[in-house]
Amino acid sequence: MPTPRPPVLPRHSLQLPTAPCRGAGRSLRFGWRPLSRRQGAGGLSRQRRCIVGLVVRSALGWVAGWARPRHSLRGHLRWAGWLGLCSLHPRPAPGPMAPRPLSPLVLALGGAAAVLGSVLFILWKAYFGRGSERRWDRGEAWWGAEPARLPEWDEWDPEDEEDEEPALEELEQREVLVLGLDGSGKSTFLRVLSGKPPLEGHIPTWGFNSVRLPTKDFEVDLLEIGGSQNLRFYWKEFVNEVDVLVFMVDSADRLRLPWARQELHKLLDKDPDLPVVVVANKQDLSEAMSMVELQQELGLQAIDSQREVFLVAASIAPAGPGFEDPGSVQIWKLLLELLS
Ligand SMILES: Nc1nc2c(ncn2[C@@H]2O[C@H](COP(=O)(O)OP(=O)(O)OP(=O)(O)O)[C@@H](O)[C@H]2O)c(=O)[nH]1
Ligand SMILES: [Mg+2]
Repeated sequence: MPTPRPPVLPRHSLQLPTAPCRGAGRSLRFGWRPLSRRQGAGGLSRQRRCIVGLVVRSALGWVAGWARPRHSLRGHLRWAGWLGLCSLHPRPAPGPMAPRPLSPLVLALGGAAAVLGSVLFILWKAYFGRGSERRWDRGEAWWGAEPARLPEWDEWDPEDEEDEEPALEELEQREVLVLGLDGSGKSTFLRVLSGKPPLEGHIPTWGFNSVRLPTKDFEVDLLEIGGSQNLRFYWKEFVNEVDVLVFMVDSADRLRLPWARQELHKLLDKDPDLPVVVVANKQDLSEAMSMVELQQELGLQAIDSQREVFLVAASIAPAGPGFEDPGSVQIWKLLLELLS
């Protein structure tokens, strides 16, 4: 009679461990009755008891992480890992049975339990940690949040506190808006007023440019907004916020004078009371228009007589010599008069 051959297991099927693992002999209690009794006479299989033991111990390890005064994610993982591994540690089987290697499923489940616990911990922290007082020691930072740093003893100098200067009396502010087509000389005007030499060539202002000049009684803020077409849209937004408008014109730019006139009148319509100083710049150039011509071309005579309007000839940055007073001093004096 032929001896019966043991059944051939498929390659990926799991083989139940024959060696009891730690805790397998005891019944696990959940609540009020032992699992072994719930499962009938046979109770849980050994492998399942291993897995349940692993999960339960990992969870207990996780909870044990809270016992530390400064519990952190790493501490939780360490405790969960250690206690979980205790479940996996193979025990020598009593009698002739040899210890068997751990099933990959058990290892995979153990890892999954640790990862799941970590994810839950992270979510918990993200949800409850926001806005509320942290439960852990404030000295331990959470994911790169810088802990508050107190000065070292040797960094502290009591004289530092006495050296603080008393706040200067605040001067009143006056606002001057400097507008005009691109290339008319606005930035050059601001540079000359602040004592800097004019730049070589035209460097367009892509946005704003400002200087603050102190006087005896107040401080004057001069704000230039670039004159390129896309920035002219913003000019009107500032007209009502200032004390004086300086409108710079390139006296030699005949072709674009109608554009300058149009923009100037749009601004005048926006604020009927604003004092205006029109600067006819670049008078040093041979093709520069005369003051009479500019007054007509810019339509200045048609402006409401109630408003203060000034037309001043200037050569803020003359190309050649022969301009001792390029006009910037005269404009500044006029501004101070209007602002006083
Ligand atoms: N000949 C001459 N050139 C001047 C005078 N004033 C300014 N310029 C030149 O005009 C050019 C343009 O000057 P900017 O001050 O940059 O012009 P802007 O009005 O600020 O121009 P945006 O910032 O583009 O609106 C520069 O090359 C200046 O050197 C002047 O009185 N005479
Ligand atoms: Mg400019």
